Amino acid sequence: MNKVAVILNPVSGNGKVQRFKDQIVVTLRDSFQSVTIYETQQSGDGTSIVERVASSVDLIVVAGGDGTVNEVVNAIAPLEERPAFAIIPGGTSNDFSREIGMLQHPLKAAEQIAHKNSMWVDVGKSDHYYFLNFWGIGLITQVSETVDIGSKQNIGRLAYYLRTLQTIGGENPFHLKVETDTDTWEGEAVMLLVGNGTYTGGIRAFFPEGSIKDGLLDVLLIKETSLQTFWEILQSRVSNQIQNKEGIITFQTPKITITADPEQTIDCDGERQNKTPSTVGILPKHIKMIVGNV
Ligand SMILES: Nc1ncnc2c1ncn2[C@@H]1O[C@H](COP(=O)(O)OP(=O)(O)OP(=O)(O)O)[C@@H](O)[C@H]1O
Repeated sequence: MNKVAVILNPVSGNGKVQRFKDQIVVTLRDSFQSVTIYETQQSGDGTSIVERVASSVDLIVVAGGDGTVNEVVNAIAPLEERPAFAIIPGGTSNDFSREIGMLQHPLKAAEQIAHKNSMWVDVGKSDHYYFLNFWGIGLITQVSETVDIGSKQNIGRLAYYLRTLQTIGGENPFHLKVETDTDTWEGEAVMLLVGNGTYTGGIRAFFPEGSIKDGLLDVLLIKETSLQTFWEILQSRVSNQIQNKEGIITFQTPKITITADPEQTIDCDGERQNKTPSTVGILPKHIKMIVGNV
């Protein structure tokens, strides 16, 4: 692994990684023969940079937040020949970087990347869209729609959950049908989350036992929401015991087909891309990632 392209979003996390740009390059050059840095100017640049450089580099590093990671993964995942991928966390939640054990200080993460420890990880796929952390409909989309920029920057990942708690009571139940190769469930629901990684919005709340290398999706279906139920889910990261809670169904599957009435907006890793119906699957060990302490 010798040639590296760093895709840096200068505005992620209020310019968090931008401040360390020169030191990141110095750190990586100690370990890799060639390191080129590409700064994004606007949404979509991450995709076009990958299209330009993917065939000529061994490793693509995103220095930025979850939005930039998501864009770049969507450009790398469909390729036949995929370069390895790494993350220097620079946003608010930095979900997948936590999943793969990256330290949250940009320079410390660059030092971890210089060690070149790698692991093949699963990637989720919803129709033609790829995700690393989660796919969700219902309450989760109301949450990310209502997290305003101010509170996101001030209190970061906690904003996600505080807003969730505030949203409870205003949820809109919908008719949901989920089908796997072996089972079908149909009924009224307020949220369906399908996880690959275990982090959502910066904390390990919903899928404490998930794995990014088991070739399976973790499904969490909430039939009804009450403050109590939701609090228990957030607590589940301590107890690991959500399976038997009333109003909640959890299971693992490699593939799930989802239909909702009325149709629901889909949130993939914090980005709203499509509406239901949707088929969600897992691509086992699809991307080679440079990891930290896993
Ligand atoms: N130079 C730029 N100026 C303005 N916006 C940019 C620029 N480069 C990229 N963008 C856009 O900035 C958006 C936010 O990026 P990103 O998610 O990395 O940071 P963040 O919002 O601070 O992090 P998080 O998603 O973890 O909260 C992305 O949608 C991206 O397309």
